[in-house]
Amino acid sequence: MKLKELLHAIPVQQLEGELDVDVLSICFDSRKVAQDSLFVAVRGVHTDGHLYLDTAISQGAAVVVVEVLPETTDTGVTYVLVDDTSYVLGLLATNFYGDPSKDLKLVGVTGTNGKTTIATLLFNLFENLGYHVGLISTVQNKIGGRVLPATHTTPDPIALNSLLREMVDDGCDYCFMEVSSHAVVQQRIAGLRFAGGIFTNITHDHLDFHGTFDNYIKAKKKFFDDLDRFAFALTNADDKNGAVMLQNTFAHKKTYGLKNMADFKAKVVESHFDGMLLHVDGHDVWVKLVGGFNAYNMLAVYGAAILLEQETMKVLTAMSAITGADGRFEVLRSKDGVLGVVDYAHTPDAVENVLSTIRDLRSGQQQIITVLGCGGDRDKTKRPEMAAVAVRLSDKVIITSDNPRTEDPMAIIRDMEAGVDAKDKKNVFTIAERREAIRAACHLAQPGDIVLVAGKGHEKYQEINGVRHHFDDREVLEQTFNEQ
Ligand SMILES: CC(=O)N[C@H]1[C@@H](OP(=O)(O)OP(=O)(O)OC[C@H]2O[C@@H](n3ccc(=O)[nH]c3=O)[C@H](O)[C@@H]2O)O[C@H](CO)[C@@H](O)[C@@H]1O[C@H](C)C(=O)N[C@@H](C)C(=O)N[C@H](CCC(=O)O)C(=O)O
Ligand SMILES: Nc1ncnc2c1ncn2[C@@H]1O[C@H](COP(=O)(O)OP(=O)(O)OP(=O)(O)O)[C@@H](O)[C@H]1O
Ligand SMILES: N[C@H](CCC[C@H](N)C(=O)O)C(=O)O
Ligand SMILES: [Mg+2]
Repeated sequence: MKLKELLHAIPVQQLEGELDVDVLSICFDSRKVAQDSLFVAVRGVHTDGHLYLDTAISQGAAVVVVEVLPETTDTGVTYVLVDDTSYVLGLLATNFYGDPSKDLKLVGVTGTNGKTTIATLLFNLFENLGYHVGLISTVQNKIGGRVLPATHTTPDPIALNSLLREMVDDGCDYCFMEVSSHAVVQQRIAGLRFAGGIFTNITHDHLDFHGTFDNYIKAKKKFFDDLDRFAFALTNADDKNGAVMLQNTFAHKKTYGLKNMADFKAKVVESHFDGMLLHVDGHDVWVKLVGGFNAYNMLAVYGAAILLEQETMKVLTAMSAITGADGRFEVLRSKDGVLGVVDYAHTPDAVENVLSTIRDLRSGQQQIITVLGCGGDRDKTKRPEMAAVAVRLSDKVIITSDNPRTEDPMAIIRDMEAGVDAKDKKNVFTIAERREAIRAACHLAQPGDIVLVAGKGHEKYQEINGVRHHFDDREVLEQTFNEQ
């Protein structure tokens, strides 16, 4: 592609060098630069892409996009000076891939919890309605039936636009994607055209990255601020910050809720371990998901489908048929009647929701035994809170490791233990080895008891010091149940 075409609608401050240049690829990592690449220097958390200009040029970059021009420039290279390279990277990626988001209906889901669930349910619902659909999520990306591995909740702008291009070329009518707060702040979605945005909720997470809760709110809100007047913005009327999200949006505002007044209303009529009966907009509908929080997710899905002009009865029928994402409230049963639940709860709010759901569903005084760890290199302040809520709502808790990443597992465990009151310590055990922790929970359980294994859900690995070792909570639980 010619550089001139690539720079269409890009706010360029200054250009030094040739404009009539062919660009064969774009990248923001000097290690991936090839002959005739365009390299965008981005400032990151650990380092600054501007430090790698020489490497990029020596590897063949024909164009470099920068926020600061170097003191000496190379004559064979074109320098493009811009204000914000992260933002411009998003625009360049949409131009390079032919602006794919304008050729399908793209709906983004943001919020602390529920993004994967809602995006996956919408993907399944629209496939059920007969459309060709794309999905971009934490668990996996999909183009119809084709599964592509996911590395992030929201990919970088190049991966994202390349994926959207493939979806358009494959004939997708819709794409449902997760929009993480990291993605908003890092401008991974700059330049995309959304047909709609959905807000789930906002509670404690990622304060390591955003610094304050206020900044975290602002990051989520920016997604809605940037929607255009043709899009819809669907928010949770029962969330304290639901209205704030839509304060400055140009989009068409709509709400959903179980408690407060809303455009889309629902009520949970009956709850069981294998599903619940919902009353949605005047109709009864049986869904295969469990828990009040999933009633919100289902209602958001219903609202979005109606805003995307689908027929009510067809939507309700499809809602009964679909399942959610892997590793979310997955129920397993042992031969002697112990119930295992694997769930991706990795925030205090999610742990509280899952445990409250289990407490509401148990028929008698069965014990609830929770196995829980917290991720390393992530928000440290959520650790004691997650432990405290697990202890408050369980009969016994086994504190263990999640993905320690580069941290010492015992240091993470100590942060969690700080949230446990002295009076509760007798019901709290520490077993750092996750496999052993799950096995111990199963051995402590009597027939009828419930073992909740929280935090890793669908993940098939445990990340320790940069290495991902095979680990699957469901597999370990199943193996242990089979041995008993
Ligand atoms: C904290 C965070 O979001 N980090 C992301 C960020 O990396 P970074 O800021 O550390 O980048 P950096 O290492 O400082 O490098 C700065 C720049 O220099 C460039 N560079 C660097 C070295 C070199 O030799 N040459 C070079 O050009 C890099 O390519 C980069 O452009 O930019 C990278 C490229 O896009 C991401 O892969 C990386 O995600 C890391 C792996 C990550 O773990 N991110 C998590 C926290 C994340 O994004 N999570 C969210 C939400 C999770 C959820 O709740 O669902 C997600 O959307 O997945
Ligand atoms: N609407 C909701 N409100 C509160 N908690 C929820 C909701 N939906 C799901 N959860 C809980 O949060 C966990 C994660 O759900 P899900 O994967 O859908 O969220 P996510 O927003 O995609 O998370 P991530 O930020 O990791 O991508 C679930 O396993 C469940 O425990
Ligand atoms: N997307 C979330 C997932 C957390 C999952 C948990 N297992 C952990 O590793 O902390 C994050 O990167 O913060
Ligand atoms: Mg997710």
